[in-house]
Amino acid sequence: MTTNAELVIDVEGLRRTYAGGFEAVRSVSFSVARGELFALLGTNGAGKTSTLELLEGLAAPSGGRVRVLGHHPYTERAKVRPRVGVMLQEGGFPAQLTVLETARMWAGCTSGARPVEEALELVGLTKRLSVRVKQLSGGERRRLDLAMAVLGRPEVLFLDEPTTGLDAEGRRDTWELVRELRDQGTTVLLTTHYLEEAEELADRLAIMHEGRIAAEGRVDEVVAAHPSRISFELPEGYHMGDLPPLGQLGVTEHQLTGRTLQLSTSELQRAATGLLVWAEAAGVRLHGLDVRSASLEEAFLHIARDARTTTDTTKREEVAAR
Ligand SMILES: Nc1ncnc2c1ncn2[C@@H]1O[C@H](COP(=O)(O)OP(=O)(O)OP(=O)(O)O)[C@@H](O)[C@H]1O
Repeated sequence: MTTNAELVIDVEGLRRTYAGGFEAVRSVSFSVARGELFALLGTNGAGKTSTLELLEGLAAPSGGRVRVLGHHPYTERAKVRPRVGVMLQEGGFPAQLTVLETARMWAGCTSGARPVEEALELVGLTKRLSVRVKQLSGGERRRLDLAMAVLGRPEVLFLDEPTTGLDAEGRRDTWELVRELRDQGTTVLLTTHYLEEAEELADRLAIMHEGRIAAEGRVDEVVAAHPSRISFELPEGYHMGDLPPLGQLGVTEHQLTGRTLQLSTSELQRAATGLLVWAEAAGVRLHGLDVRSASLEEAFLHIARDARTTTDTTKREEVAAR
């Protein structure tokens, strides 16, 4: 993102507390420039939808600053709404209407709508025009939701789990459409559970956990911040001190749990080679040997694990303080 690019989405210290006091969004900050595709990832209940709803103007934040296209999406909804397309997790269209009737009804409330046939063609629903919504498959409903989100040629597109329920082909088709829209200048913010989806589409992403952003940046930046891992069982009769000096192998952290040793390194080849050469020379087998290069999945799991440990520690400290 260039620093002087127009920030279409700008969020600073955003908070959302539900009735009953639960804080689902805890001081979240990020921004998305015009034409960027930003993915919000996270574990179940991380706060992705709660954040998205604040950007869509469906609820007022409990704290912090939120701007979409330079306006407050809740208090200035009338200025923002005509310029954004929204795909909720559940479209909620009337079950009795056909695909074409739904599209026409939606077009009637959308300013500057593209022809409904064009929108339905974009998502591959042309052959299903006279089918009632209740008879559509889950994947077809997601396609209809997407068609309605892009109907008004929005400048900003909010997509909440756009490919959940789609088969592999449907997912690829959706990716292609979203990419085309982005290439035409649409700013896109999507939430997803699929790391592959974020890797395929996102210019930048944020990983949320328990209401906070735990990592943010381009995919390569997020991955680089989390090391590769090697784990194996210490051979029978061997101790840590029998291994070659781990620092010299480029190992930055190690953890011994029972007999299982886990090493972290940003120099995977050097560490793995050093270890295997040592094992060969010592004539030992490294049972359970597992080598994982840094990836978005590793980064994601690492964040979820780390955050869990921190939460557990905090809970223990709270209990101890009582
Ligand atoms: N209306 C509500 N009242 C109280 N708590 C809520 C409400 N809606 C959501 N929550 C809670 O807020 C937290 C965040 O939920 P949210 O739906 O934003 O997460 P998410 O990251 O979108 O999850 P998922 O990936 O499972 O869809 C969860 O703990 C959820 O139970």
